[in-house]
This record gives sequence, C-alpha cells and structure tokens, in this order.
Amino acid sequence: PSLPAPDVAAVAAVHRTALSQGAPGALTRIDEGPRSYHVATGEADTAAHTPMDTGRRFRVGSVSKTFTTVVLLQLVAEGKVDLDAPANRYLPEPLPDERITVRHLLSHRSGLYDYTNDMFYNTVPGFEAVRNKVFSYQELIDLSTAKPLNNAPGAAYSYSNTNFVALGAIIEHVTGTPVATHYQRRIFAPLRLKNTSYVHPRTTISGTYARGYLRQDDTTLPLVDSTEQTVSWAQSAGAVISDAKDLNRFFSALLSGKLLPEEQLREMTTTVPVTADGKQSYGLGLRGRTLSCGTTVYGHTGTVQGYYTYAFTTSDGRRSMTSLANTSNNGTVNTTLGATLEASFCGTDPA
Ligand SMILES: CC1(C)S[C@@H]2[C@H](NC(=O)CCCC[C@H](NC(=O)C[NH3+])C(=O)[O-])C(=O)N2[C@H]1C(=O)[O-]
Repeated sequence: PSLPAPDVAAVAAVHRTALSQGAPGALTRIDEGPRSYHVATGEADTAAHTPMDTGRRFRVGSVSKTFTTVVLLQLVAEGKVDLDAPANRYLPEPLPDERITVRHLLSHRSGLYDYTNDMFYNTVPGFEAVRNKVFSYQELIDLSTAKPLNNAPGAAYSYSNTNFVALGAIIEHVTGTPVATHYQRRIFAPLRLKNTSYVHPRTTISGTYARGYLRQDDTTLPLVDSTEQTVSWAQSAGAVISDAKDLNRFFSALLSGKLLPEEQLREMTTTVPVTADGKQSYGLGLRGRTLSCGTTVYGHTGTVQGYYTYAFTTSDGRRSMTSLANTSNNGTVNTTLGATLEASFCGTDPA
C-alpha cells in the first residue's frame, strides 16, 4: 500500500515550534525512490548566522547503535558470534553476570547500569569534564559494573549505553579490528555513505556541518556550543557522524535487506513494546514506532550534546526520514521534533 504524500508544510511547522522552544535550527530530509523532500529552518551556526541546510553533517548519537548492530549481526551471520552465547565468551574481561548474553546487550535487557546517568547528572559540568577525554571500552564498562544491575539479565528492558560499549568491545576482541574499520568496510563504503564517518577520538567534524548547542540546566543561561568533543564517553554507542541523506540511505538499505541476511534482519526487527501504549518498541539496536496512521517505522533516535536526531524508514525501506535539531538537554524540543514522523509518513498535521 502506498503512503500518503509527506506533509512538508507540517514538517516546517514542527521545525518552527522547535525553534520557538529553543532550538537554533532544524532540518528534515525525506527520501522515497528518486524523490527527496527538504526542509531546513533556523541557523546551523548562531555566531556566524549561517542558515541551516539539509546537506549538513551532524553527530548522530545513539543512531550509532544501529551501525554497531549491523556489524555485530554480520559477524553472527559469518558464524563468529552466537547471539545467545554469554557475552563473556567474546570479551577480554568478564561482565559480572555470566547470564548476560549478546542478545541481551543488543536489546537493552542485560540490566547493565548506564554510567552516563552519573556522568551527565549535571549537564554542562559533566560534558565539560569529558568532552576532550579519551576512554577505553573497559574504563566505561568498569564505570557501569561499579553499580548493581538494574535487573536480572533478560528480565526487563532497561536502556543502557553500556550495552553498546560492550558490543564494541566484543567486535574488536573477536575480530582484532577496530569498529571504525568495520563501519567503513561493511557499511560506509558499500553504501557510498560519503558524509558518514567514525573519527573517534578526533573532536572536529570535517566537511560542512551544523554546530550543536547544549542547553544549560539553568535554562536562563545561554546555550553552550558543544560541537567539538571526542564522544569517547559513547564510542560504538554514539560517536558516528553523518548527514540526513546518508542516514536515509543506511536505514533504507538495512530494512530492504541489503546489509543483512534475512535471518539476521528478522532477529533485528523482532521488537518488544517498550511503552504502555505499545506504540514504541525495541528490537536489536533498532527502534520501532507505530504511527497514528497505522504505519510502523523502524530506525533510531539520538541525543548527544547539541544534537537531537530521528532517523526512521518504512518496513520495506521505501520511504526514509531524518530530522535533526541542533540543541539538546531540552526534552520539549526532542518531543516536538518527533512529530516530523507523523508529518513524513502519515502526511497529516501532527496532533
Ligand atoms: C535514550 C536516549 C535519549 S539517551 C541515549 C544516548 N545519549 C546519551 O546517553 C547522552 C545523555 C546525556 C545527553 C545530555 N543530557 C544531559 O546531560 C542531562 N543531564 C544532552 O541532552 O545533551 C542516545 O543518543 N540515546 C538516546 C536515544 O536512544 O534516543
């Protein structure tokens, strides 16, 4: 069944609302076959007053988790990793509970505590303390395992960056190759994602990009330019840089079966509800969202200092949308930006 045409006017209205709530700028790009729709609002750089445009790169935050999942599931398809084996079989140092499996990590059911809860409790001081730091995977895992598990392995969904740091460690330990190389060889190059990179621990973004602006906890204070950072606190859980065209191409290729064999794609898209209304779900490194028009889209969201991202596609990969607002620590903006999904896939004014 064909989808209603995207409501570009409604996307622009969502952007205007996000700006009224504190975002310096926003962009949305929708791709469907040869057609693409572009909406850019506000500024990419508030000092230079550079207008936002949809071709700018940005930090994608936890959308990186889907890239990490693709690499891991390709290793599963190659017989190098067993989804239901203990994660400790593939790690250089053991997690505290042998019952944690690779699948638990991919589906946020391990119970591993999320160290960013403490790291960023005070938003700007926490960010400033780590923005130029370089962590090893083990240092981040140790921060997590200093705290008890949130739940027994497999007993509940509890989102944790630690899971995807551990998955990065597994990829590197099993293959002896850095995740950056896997991303490049397995995803970026084959899909010709020319504006997508993993440059950890370099702090700068090359090419043309949107600057990111972090709101302070005291919201009466000015935004903090958070563009340059190592993102070493996240790495395989959040350090990819991309743009809207590449993310649309990535999610479209993924859901249309170009990156994973059928069996692994089915594992990835087998989702479990994570909200009471059942409209939001999580599979393996992949979010599902069922929209008001009944369409379910698959992708991921991202929150990294200065950048909110939504990147989703239809179950057949035919229509993809990426939206960015270049601010963060502003939940109102994040929720507002999510309304581009309704406008892009249901073609209606968001309620
Ligand atoms: C589950 C999420 C929302 S959080 C997770 C990951 N991002 C982070 O863990 C960063 C958390 C601190 C970000 C910071 N906030 C504070 O410091 C608050 N004190 C800000 O807003 O820039 C990501 O990305 N994921 C999002 C996701 O998957 O959508």
